[in-house]
Amino acid sequence: MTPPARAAAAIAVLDRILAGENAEQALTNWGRASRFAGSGDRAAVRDLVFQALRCRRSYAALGGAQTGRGLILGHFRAEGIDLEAVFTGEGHAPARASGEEGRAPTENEALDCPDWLAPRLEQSLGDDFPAVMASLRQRAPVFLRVNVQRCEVAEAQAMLEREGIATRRNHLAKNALEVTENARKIQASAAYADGAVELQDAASQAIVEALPLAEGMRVLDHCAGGGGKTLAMAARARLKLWAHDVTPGRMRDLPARAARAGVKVALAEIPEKTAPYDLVLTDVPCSGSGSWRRDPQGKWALTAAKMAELAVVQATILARAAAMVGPSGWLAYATCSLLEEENDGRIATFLAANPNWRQERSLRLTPLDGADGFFLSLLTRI
Ligand SMILES: C[S@@+](CC[C@H](N)C(=O)[O-])C[C@H]1O[C@@H](n2cnc3c(N)ncnc32)[C@H](O)[C@@H]1O
Repeated sequence: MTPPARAAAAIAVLDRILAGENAEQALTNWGRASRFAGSGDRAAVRDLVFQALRCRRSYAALGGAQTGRGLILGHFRAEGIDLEAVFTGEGHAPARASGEEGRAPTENEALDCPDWLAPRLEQSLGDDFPAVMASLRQRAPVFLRVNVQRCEVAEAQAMLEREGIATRRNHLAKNALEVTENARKIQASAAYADGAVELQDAASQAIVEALPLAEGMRVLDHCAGGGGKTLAMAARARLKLWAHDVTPGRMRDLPARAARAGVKVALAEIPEKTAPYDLVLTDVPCSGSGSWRRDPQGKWALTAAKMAELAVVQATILARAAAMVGPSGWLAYATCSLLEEENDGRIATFLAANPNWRQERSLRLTPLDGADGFFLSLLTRI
């Protein structure tokens, strides 16, 4: 496909997303209907679509409309790319652009921040607000976690290098690698198939590294989802490990992933049955604001009503999890949120209602630390 044809494809996919379709689904549907598109074309269209979603507000202003065409026009304007070369109106190319489409973005538009969220994010991030918002407009790095129960970090790097995948170590977690070349080859690589590496954000790894885990501990991952943190915990020490999720279907692949990593995880439908635990991790549902680079649709879909619902879910999970922690055990609360109300604020509310608990330590990471935004609070009984 030519660059103009790729731009036209991205415009069509974005129009479907703006009409309500999920981004991954819209890209899959386009891919199925476009057998002529090679892997390079698919990757290029995907990159254009995701970049346009990350910068939806500013690109819509620059491109003059909240449409696929407006976003792609805005993208090329923001990048200083010659519009005449892409918007040619010839063949499969988008129609020619007039100089009248578009204007300079306002302050919140330029930061790609929804107006209603700006004060909450500003209050949470302080002076870092503009820099964090700017970082969320960029593509996220790809990170791997080396499963050190399978091989050393250097060995994993060598295995990946043999398949053309270049990596470098990352300061946030000791087994984290940032992929610097050929990230798209990872899932087909031998290192991945053998369970030597897992795809996992470095901040997510840092959260698990900060957990006070020790050999033989009974541990519950109460919001396990796909099991990213379950497996990272299993790699840290020989644990008796249970995984639970209110939607068990999300843990569908966990047994196979655990087998590939060479660890044991029991799925717990009713985790109270195997309580008490020495540590319960609650990686709760949240705004996802720390990972908006990877899920840019989430930034625009979030509403104040959704935040209020999440607050109830987070408080309910904390209360249920606390009841399953043994007398000298740990309650670990984590979010991938940048918002104070879901982080320190949620813990302050919990502690006010539960004076027999105290926070031992907490960890707060933002994309300025190099990976996703994350929060961890470690609580014990007094
Ligand atoms: C942030 S995700 C977890 C991600 C996962 N820990 C990982 O590292 O891949 C939050 C998970 O909480 C689950 N969840 C939502 N409400 C819950 C509840 N009341 N009890 C347990 N899990 C819940 C969701 O289904 C979702 O899988």
